[in-house]
Amino acid sequence: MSAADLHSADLHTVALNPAVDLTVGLSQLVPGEVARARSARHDPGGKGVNVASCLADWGARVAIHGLLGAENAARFEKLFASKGIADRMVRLAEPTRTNIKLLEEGGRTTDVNLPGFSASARDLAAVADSLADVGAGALVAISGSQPPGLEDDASARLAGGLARRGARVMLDVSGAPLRAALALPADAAPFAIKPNRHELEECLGRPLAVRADLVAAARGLLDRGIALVVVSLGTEGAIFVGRDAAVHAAPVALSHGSTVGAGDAMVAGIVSALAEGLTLDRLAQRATAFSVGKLRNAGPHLPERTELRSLASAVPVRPLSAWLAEG
Ligand SMILES: O=P(O)(O)OC[C@H]1O[C@](O)(CO)[C@@H](O)[C@@H]1O
Repeated sequence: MSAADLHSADLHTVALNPAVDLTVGLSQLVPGEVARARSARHDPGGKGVNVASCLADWGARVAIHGLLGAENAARFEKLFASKGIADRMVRLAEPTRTNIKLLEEGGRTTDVNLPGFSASARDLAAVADSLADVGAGALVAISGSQPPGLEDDASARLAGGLARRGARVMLDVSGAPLRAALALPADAAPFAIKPNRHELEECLGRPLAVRADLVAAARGLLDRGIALVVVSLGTEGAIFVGRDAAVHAAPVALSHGSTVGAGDAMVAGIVSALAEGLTLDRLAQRATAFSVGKLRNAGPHLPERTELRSLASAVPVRPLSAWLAEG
């Protein structure tokens, strides 16, 4: 594979609040009781870092932007150097947060995500500067929470600026930052979003209990200028709703690894598929394969391309109308 397969698209990710992921292996987590860890590992993480790492594993040339604590940057810098990721992150004096992942035998994971370093409007402006030369033809994934100190619309502002310069933005944020992004005018709207069911319900302020509700909500978002709405449904797969086509992808056999980062791998799959101009069917297969492939590896890493390709070809995809009719 060469980066040329990606139609020489310019790929970028943005991580405003990266994290060192401390994964603690336990036989069972019982709240309120002392737990004895069986293992512990530290990985550079955070959504934008994971997306960049998965894209690089696929063979894409990618640059990462955002904020990073200078004090414990070494783990991240090592990852970027080993995968050829261009490091355009702005350094802050405070360390990057450590998020705790309690992984029980059988794969159930409990996440304890910390707030992160505090950041200022000036720091956000520095990130915007690092993106100033990114415009038409570029694909930019902006993912994850925002650190304390930034306004709720920080990610939306970055996304809006990029969209107005002609970049396609894949936005994977939740809560107030997602609401701010959905309030952007159509010419500044993200190209794609990927909430899960809960994030979409929270953002729209209503339950989406049945399939028809989910599909209606996703279609409603297209009216706001978004071209592709992906709603991930965990073990039920995901729906991919575009302006001209809509499909459901079912998950292939799951393994027992930690689910941490599976959504980020899916975002990387979507971005790589957009860069390569895949059809919606193939995009849905690619996204699902990346997400399932990630479960097989600890840390922000994907399996080999041949394995990903064979996983993708096994992903059942059908028109959304068929999935709806069955529900
Ligand atoms: O930015 P958030 O929402 O706090 O999530 C960060 C966590 O999510 C992950 O990126 C997995 O999606 C972890 O690597 C990280 O600890």
